[in-house]
Amino acid sequence: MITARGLARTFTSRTGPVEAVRGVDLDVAAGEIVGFLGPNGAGKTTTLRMLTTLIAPTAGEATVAGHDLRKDPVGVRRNIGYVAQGGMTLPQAIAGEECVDQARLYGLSKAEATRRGQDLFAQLDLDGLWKRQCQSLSGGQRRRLDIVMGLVHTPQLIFLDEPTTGLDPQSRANLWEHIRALRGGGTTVFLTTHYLDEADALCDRILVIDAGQIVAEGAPEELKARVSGDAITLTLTDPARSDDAVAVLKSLTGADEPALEGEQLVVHVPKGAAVLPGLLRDLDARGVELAAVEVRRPTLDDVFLTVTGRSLRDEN
Ligand SMILES: Nc1ncnc2c1ncn2[C@@H]1O[C@H](COP(=O)(O)OP(=O)(O)OP(=O)(O)O)[C@@H](O)[C@H]1O
Repeated sequence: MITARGLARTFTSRTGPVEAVRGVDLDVAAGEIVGFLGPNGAGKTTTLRMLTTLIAPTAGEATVAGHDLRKDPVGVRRNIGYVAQGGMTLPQAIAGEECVDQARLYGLSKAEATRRGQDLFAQLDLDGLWKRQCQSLSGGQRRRLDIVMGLVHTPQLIFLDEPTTGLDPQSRANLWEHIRALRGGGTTVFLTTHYLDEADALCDRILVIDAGQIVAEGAPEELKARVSGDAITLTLTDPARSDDAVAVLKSLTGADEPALEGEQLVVHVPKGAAVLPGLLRDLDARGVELAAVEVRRPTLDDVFLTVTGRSLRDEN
């Protein structure tokens, strides 16, 4: 559905050239939900704007939805949907009318546009809101209306730029269900996100972009498997006993060097849950008392930290 090679974009600014995207290769298969994850300014939106023909690449080639980005931008536009970060509905406009107008831009008759719009309203849980002013809709409803607008012409591929930014957790989870349902209906989804949990929960595959280049790629589980093991965190009742605790942690099979992080000791082992019972027994035998213990599976944030040396959360 998408193939891109060496896609790059340099902007000229008063302070000199800005290399926003520096040679990105992408392959997205039909029916996938692919997430583009990266900190602020990493180049996500610029890549999306190139793939949707809104700006021209300075270098590179791409085929999107079967059409060449440079030679046939109109072909690309007819076959994709794009939901921008800020949405595209006017506050005073009537929801249903916005939808019909959008569909008519793609050549649907008024009757077809209304039928398609009403089907999509039903699909995205917007029943009863056809005649409402856009500004009176909740954040989640408005975002779903944006997605309806991106789908009116039945594209094979839809681009969603930060679809859940600004939504409360419940509306985010609800939107995830709708995005999954799009894939169920055969639409390929390419989305950008800052949220690790979103990429993890939603995407079949994730591309991590940093400073204009893809730094990691794979299924969420594959990416997490690249990070060395589970983290065990111990909080001691008496911090003076940390030397004893470190000695026990070092004896765990496959453990890395235990680190003191604030009041807590952290060690990484291949299988945290499996070593925990023995660890607790050994600490007890040495008389080391624990206030708390936690075993944590690696997250995509750990992946980001491993590949870039920085935390995605710090960036945000
Ligand atoms: N029109 C422009 N002129 C100059 N620089 C630009 C322009 N558009 C984007 N940039 C710069 O290019 C870099 C990448 O921006 P981009 O918007 O693609 O990042 P992003 O990953 O989408 O960030 P965010 O998550 O904040 O939306 C940034 O340094 C940005 O300031």
